[in-house]
Amino acid sequence: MPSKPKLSRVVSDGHYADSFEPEHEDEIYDPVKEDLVRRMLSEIGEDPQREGLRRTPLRVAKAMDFLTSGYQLSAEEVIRKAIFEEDVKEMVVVRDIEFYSMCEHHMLPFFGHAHVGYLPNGKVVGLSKVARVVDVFARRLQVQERLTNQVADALMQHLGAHGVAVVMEASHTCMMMRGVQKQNSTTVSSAMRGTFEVDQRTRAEFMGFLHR
Ligand SMILES: Nc1nc2c(ncn2[C@@H]2O[C@H](COP(=O)(O)OP(=O)(O)OP(=O)(O)O)[C@@H](O)[C@H]2O)c(=O)[nH]1
Repeated sequence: MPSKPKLSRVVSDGHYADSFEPEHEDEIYDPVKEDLVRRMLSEIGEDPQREGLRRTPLRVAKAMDFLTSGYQLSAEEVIRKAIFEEDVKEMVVVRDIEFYSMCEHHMLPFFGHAHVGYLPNGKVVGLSKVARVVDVFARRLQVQERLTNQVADALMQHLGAHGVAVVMEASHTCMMMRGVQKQNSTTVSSAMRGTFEVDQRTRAEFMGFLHR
């Protein structure tokens, strides 16, 4: 039985690539996860052996590994790879970073946009790394508020900024597809650190960048 590729094969340099492709129809990716999915399919009254579902356990196992790949990644590693000394004193804002995460209560997706600002302290970070840090924490089982805090804390700690601000706006499918079934409500969460926390004008300037 072919063994599952080690995560080190697909996680490198703090980045995750969904690179595993089975070489033939019957290849097994992760026997434990695939068996769990097969049992779930049976429990909901499906036939895991029917044509359309035969490879579903493998696909779900791969999808779950990707959607939770943030556990294998380190925000510190992502940030440290691309810090540049720059004499920049003004606020840097990366806005509208789309993200997908999964709520830890129902394991259903929530998704939306993150807006991240920081006040540099002699160093700037590669812009793509800000978006990667969002993914490091989004690709885990989460609650939106913790996700927002984790992004802010990681940037504050590893970038050594004067301050960091994170605002996230998301739709929760656990509130849309089931339960209370509200299709149009969105949740906004924020985390303010350093200057953004203590200086109302800095916070207002950041919020101003979010309104177009
Ligand atoms: N604060 C917060 N709550 C969340 C998040 N994602 C899901 N939830 C909520 O977690 C709560 C779990 O409540 P429970 O009563 O234990 O679960 P439930 O019976 O499935 O609740 P309903 O969704 O109201 O049907 C629900 O109110 C969800 O809306 C999140 O990111 N942040």
